[in-house]
Amino acid sequence: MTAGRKPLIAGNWKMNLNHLEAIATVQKLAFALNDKDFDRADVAVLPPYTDLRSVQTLVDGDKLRILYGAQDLSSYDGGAYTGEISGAMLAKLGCTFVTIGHSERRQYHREDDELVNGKVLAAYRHSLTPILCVGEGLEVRRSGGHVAHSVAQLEGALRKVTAEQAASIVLAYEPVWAIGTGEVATPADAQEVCGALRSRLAELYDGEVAAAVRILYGGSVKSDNIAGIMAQPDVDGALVGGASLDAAEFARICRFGETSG
Ligand SMILES: O=C(CO)COP(=O)(O)O
Repeated sequence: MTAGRKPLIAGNWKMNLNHLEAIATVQKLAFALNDKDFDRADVAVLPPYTDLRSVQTLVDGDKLRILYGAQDLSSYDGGAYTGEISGAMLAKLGCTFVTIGHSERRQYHREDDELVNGKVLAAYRHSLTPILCVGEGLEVRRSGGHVAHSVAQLEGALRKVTAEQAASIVLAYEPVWAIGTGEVATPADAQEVCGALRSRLAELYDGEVAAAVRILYGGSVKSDNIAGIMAQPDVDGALVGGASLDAAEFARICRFGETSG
């Protein structure tokens, strides 16, 4: 965490919680957090597509300070693409964010850097803020190639992205071996890669862009390990999977593990 960048804690629900459960979870989260918490950190949920309209209605109706977004989008803007969801549709639902290039999409849906790049450009066409995920698997980590791997994914995703666009992106470093495994990277592991991503942004664009971008860590984040992660200078928040499904636990994470807001 570094002064000047507002931390962001985002809950990636993955394929969990239907639209009724979504309403209950967001209501509980809103009840657990106060204005001080929202002044200190941005809080976002990333529900399945089918929940978004319900979340929008609740957030608008109750004027909640919770932000929300989708877990993916199409690289196309509309037309005969069965099963796809466009950036325009997400923008119409009031989404702030869209997750792009999550390792589960790369792994189970064979998304490569070119498609991820197309999705990043699609997000910007519709004024959505990408949460671009990068991170290495266990083999790459064991061979010491984690920094090069993550930086290469960053470069692949940012082709044709302007400096003005890049300044608003959110990056998430998620080492695949730490996702859903209970195996959390050490704060130093998180800082090493997040620092390298920021340095590369400075080379690709300039120091101003690099200083503006929020970089999150993701992988088995819980209320009892968030504080050490947030203490790192180049880590500006967390992308939380499993622990974001429990509103009380997620609220504790949004407070960086501290007991009062
Ligand atoms: O993939 C993640 C968030 O996008 C991390 O998931 P877990 O927090 O369940 O390890």
